[in-house]
Amino acid sequence: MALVEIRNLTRWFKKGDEVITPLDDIDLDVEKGDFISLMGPSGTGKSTLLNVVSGIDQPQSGSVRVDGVEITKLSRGQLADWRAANLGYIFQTHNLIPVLTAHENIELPLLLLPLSGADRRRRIELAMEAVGLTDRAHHYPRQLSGGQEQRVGIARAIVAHPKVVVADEPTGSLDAETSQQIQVLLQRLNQELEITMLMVTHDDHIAAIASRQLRLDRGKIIETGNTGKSHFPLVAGSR
Ligand SMILES: Nc1ncnc2c1ncn2[C@@H]1O[C@H](COP(=O)(O)OP(=O)(O)OP(=O)(O)O)[C@@H](O)[C@H]1O
Repeated sequence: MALVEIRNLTRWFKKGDEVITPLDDIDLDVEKGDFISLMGPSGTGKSTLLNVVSGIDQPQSGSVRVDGVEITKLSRGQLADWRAANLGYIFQTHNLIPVLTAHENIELPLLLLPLSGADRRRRIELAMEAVGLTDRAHHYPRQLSGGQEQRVGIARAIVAHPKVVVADEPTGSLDAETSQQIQVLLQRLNQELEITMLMVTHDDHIAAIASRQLRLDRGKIIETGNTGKSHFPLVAGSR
């Protein structure tokens, strides 16, 4: 059984008199440890797919099963609990809370889980180490560079040890060099920590680091590449 099993998924929206169907009877299996990139023209439904997989949005029909749990059947409250324990979300503009330090921002998802203070601290330290930011724990977002802020956003997404991490254009607002560093980080998290990732991007270069490349167009998913493992060369000293 795949970690994520999407079957006959359909999501449509009404726009005035018109009905648009960004996801039209889609099937997709995501295996544990996959790093998937999802590309496609603007407005085709990539974010919609991430939102449905995250349980933020509900499809009209079809099913999304994550590690055996049929999330489309969960109530709002059950979904909130499920999301806190199982799903990490990396945003394009990291969405950090300005009045909280890096450490406190990363802690947020853990406050929804039954963990002791000591367990929380341990997990935050591990996540900060994984993204290479241990020396910035007590800095506020305004004291961090764009790349460091995104690292905090990534640490927050992985801190609860989720089964799946979804990323919506994680390098979309970064310059080329910082974007490259974040690409290396995402690939390392996938390869070394076996974090399963589903990432939307408009950038061919970042799409190429994924182990599977998908394209969404006119409601359908097409697999355009599958190397079996992510293959971006890890650059020494780039962590
Ligand atoms: N809540 C909503 N209500 C109505 N229409 C919506 C809603 N959410 C998305 N849509 C429409 O569904 C289509 C797909 O949107 P979505 O944001 O998923 O596309 P996308 O591929 O992520 O686009 P982009 O690459 O520009 O971010 C668009 O036409 C959008 O306007």
